[in-house]
Amino acid sequence: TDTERSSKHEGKNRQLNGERIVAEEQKSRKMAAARLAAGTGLVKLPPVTFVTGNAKKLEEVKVILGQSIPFQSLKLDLPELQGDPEDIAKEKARLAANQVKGPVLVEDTCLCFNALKGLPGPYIKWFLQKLGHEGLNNMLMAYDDKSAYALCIFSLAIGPNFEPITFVGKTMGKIVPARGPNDFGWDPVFQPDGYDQTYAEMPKEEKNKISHRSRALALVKSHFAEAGYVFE
Ligand SMILES: O=c1[nH]c(=O)c2ncn([C@@H]3O[C@H](COP(=O)(O)OP(=O)(O)OP(=O)(O)O)[C@@H](O)[C@H]3O)c2[nH]1
Ligand SMILES: [Mg+2]
Repeated sequence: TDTERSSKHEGKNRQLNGERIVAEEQKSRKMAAARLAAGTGLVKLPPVTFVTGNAKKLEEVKVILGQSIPFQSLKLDLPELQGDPEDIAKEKARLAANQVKGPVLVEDTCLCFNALKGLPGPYIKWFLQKLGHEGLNNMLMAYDDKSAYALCIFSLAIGPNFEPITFVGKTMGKIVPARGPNDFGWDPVFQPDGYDQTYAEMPKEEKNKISHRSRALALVKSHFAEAGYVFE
């Protein structure tokens, strides 16, 4: 039956962390859309502020979004909650919306090693900072499985009093000894599936076609297209 099929489907989602995040994120997106629709009718928004302390992220976001959403940026390294990647992104969005007092977009990036059950995940920034590319490879020395995935979770809060909603992008790959220019984080040690180049070796346009960030931003763009927000 459909119920059996869907409960089987749900069971599988629970096993796969990335997929579970995607499902929850769809639910919370629906809730927020309903809230807006039930509101006062026309909602006029100031441009969305993308808040990040990371210049490289901003560079990619600018290129990928182009003119699709009216946005500006604010350089702030917000404190981050520990825990579930989706909750980290939402909490970041709440903090950002309270500071900006308007619509904000934030992003949290995770690099997850399958052999380590998804770690370092959201803590990759600190692992990379302390251990470097070689250390990240050494962490996997005890395992045959070098597979990994990059997760990007954008969170949008329409304002300080709105529940943040999230958009998840995932790219599968593996951890390899560093290759390519060293100008963005762990790009040199991540080789996406189906490619023989690392993110760092790929031309930017090529990375942006398949990256965790561009996949999450594709969902952000369709949300904006569907929600019909009106900007000031
Ligand atoms: O090689 C990379 N390719 C990428 O596509 C990418 N995206 C993020 N990162 C790095 O992964 C950590 C995430 O931590 P993070 O999400 O908290 O970011 P952040 O603290 O730098 O900025 P933000 O939190 O102010 O937005 C930080 O070390 C980032 O430099 C990347 N490295
Ligand atoms: Mg951060």
